[in-house]
Amino acid sequence: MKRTFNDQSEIVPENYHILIPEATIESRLKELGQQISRDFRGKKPILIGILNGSFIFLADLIRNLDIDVEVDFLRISSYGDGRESSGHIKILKPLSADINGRSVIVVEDIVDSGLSVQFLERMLSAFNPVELKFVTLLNKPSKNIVEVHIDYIGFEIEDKFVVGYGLDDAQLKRNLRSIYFIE
Ligand SMILES: O=P(O)(O)OC[C@H]1O[C@H](OP(=O)(O)OP(=O)(O)O)[C@H](O)[C@@H]1O
Ligand SMILES: Nc1nc2[nH]cnc2c(=O)[nH]1
Repeated sequence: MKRTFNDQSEIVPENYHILIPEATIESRLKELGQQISRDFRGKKPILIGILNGSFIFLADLIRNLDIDVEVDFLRISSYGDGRESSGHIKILKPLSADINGRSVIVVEDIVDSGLSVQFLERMLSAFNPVELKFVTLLNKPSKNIVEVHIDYIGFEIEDKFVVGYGLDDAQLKRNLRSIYFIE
């Protein structure tokens, strides 16, 4: 275990390396919050957090919005405990809200192959939202194997497996405050 150099100085395994410190995430979220507030003012959008990975990002993002929003969650899984998408996406918890005629913002923690976003786009469009936008904290453009359009991106990152701030290492480490890559 080693102690990293960031504001909170958290203890992480030796093979974890800092990629995005907590303070950088915080200031990017302020910018995203302003942009989304401006684009959705008066529309009362429903933000749909994709579990599990997005729960911390969603919680921090909505506190950077100064507009009325609803929140719902959908749980899908394609990775299990591994580091490559299985390509088989399962719905583990369906949507509760009725999104027919609503402005919808899907909140992802990371876009990797793009298969999850492609699946969500097709699945949610069938419920006839008036608009369907996607926000992701992280995107790995070099790993995208399908073409996806993401409306708001926090950070573009290289092809590295990342953990922390909601993202897991075999279901653990989601509680780290910064984002690390594993080597
Ligand atoms: O672009 P893709 O290759 O589809 O990968 C992105 C998806 O992978 C992760 O979910 P995961 O299945 O690991 O579940 P989790 O959110 O519970 O960790 C992440 O939260 C995205 O939903
Ligand atoms: N934790 C984690 N989950 C992912 N799902 C797709 N890519 C990643 C990644 O880099 N880290």
